[in-house]
Amino acid sequence: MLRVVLVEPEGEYNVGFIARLCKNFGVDELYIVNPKCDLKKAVEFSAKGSSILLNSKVVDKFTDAIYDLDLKISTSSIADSKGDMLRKSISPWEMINYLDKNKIGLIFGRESVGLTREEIFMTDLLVHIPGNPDYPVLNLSHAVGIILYEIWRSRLTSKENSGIYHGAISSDTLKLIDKYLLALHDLVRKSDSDGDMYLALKRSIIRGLKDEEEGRAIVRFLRKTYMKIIHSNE
Ligand SMILES: C[S@@+](CC[C@H](N)C(=O)[O-])C[C@H]1O[C@@H](n2cnc3c(N)ncnc32)[C@H](O)[C@@H]1O
Repeated sequence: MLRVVLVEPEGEYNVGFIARLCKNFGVDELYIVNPKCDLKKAVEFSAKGSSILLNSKVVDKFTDAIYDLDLKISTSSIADSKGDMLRKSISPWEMINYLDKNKIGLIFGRESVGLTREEIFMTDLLVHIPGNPDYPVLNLSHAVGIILYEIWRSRLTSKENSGIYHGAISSDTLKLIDKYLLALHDLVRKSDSDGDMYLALKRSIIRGLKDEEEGRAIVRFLRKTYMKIIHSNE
């Protein structure tokens, strides 16, 4: 299941074009967080994507659009700034290696200011479409189009031929990994105020997991480590 999440979109034309793209590339769900434009007017720009727009889910809060996802992918034109863990990104063609989860969300930011750091922190991976370093900022709907095309293209070729093969990993396992990483991070938070260690570890695990068996072994390891620390502090 593929969901596109638009966070506080400002332009009717962009929302309409994106609904059309969702139809072009077989997106299952469109979620819109606190829209800043008129969605009825956006229908004018959506062509055959109008049904997707009319069935889109409008929510007030960012968390309402992402809480049930197994993999949350944020996007930004600002990436890989030196010393900024949050902004370490992967390319759209690297992203396709991690799409073996059940519920995947692609999250796009406001035309004016993109996604906040807090919003990116709540996601699992950050994707950046490389462009002219002097001006890599794409129009929102163009960025959506490039990422959806990359996913569509990867689905046309068999998984075995498209790079690393990752066996399916259950959403329960991914959620447990995140739960214990967050719990461990809470124990050391003072020395890691930006959450760099949590982000680096979470993203490395998600990028590297081969299959469910590996995922469960990591859950066991994180849980045992967490329990041991908790009991040793009693
Ligand atoms: C006009 S941009 C906002 C610019 C903002 N400075 C930012 O954080 O990217 C609107 C949205 O389009 C997407 N976008 C634009 N250029 C992108 C790029 N080069 N790579 C990935 N996403 C991009 C992102 O979702 C971004 O939040």
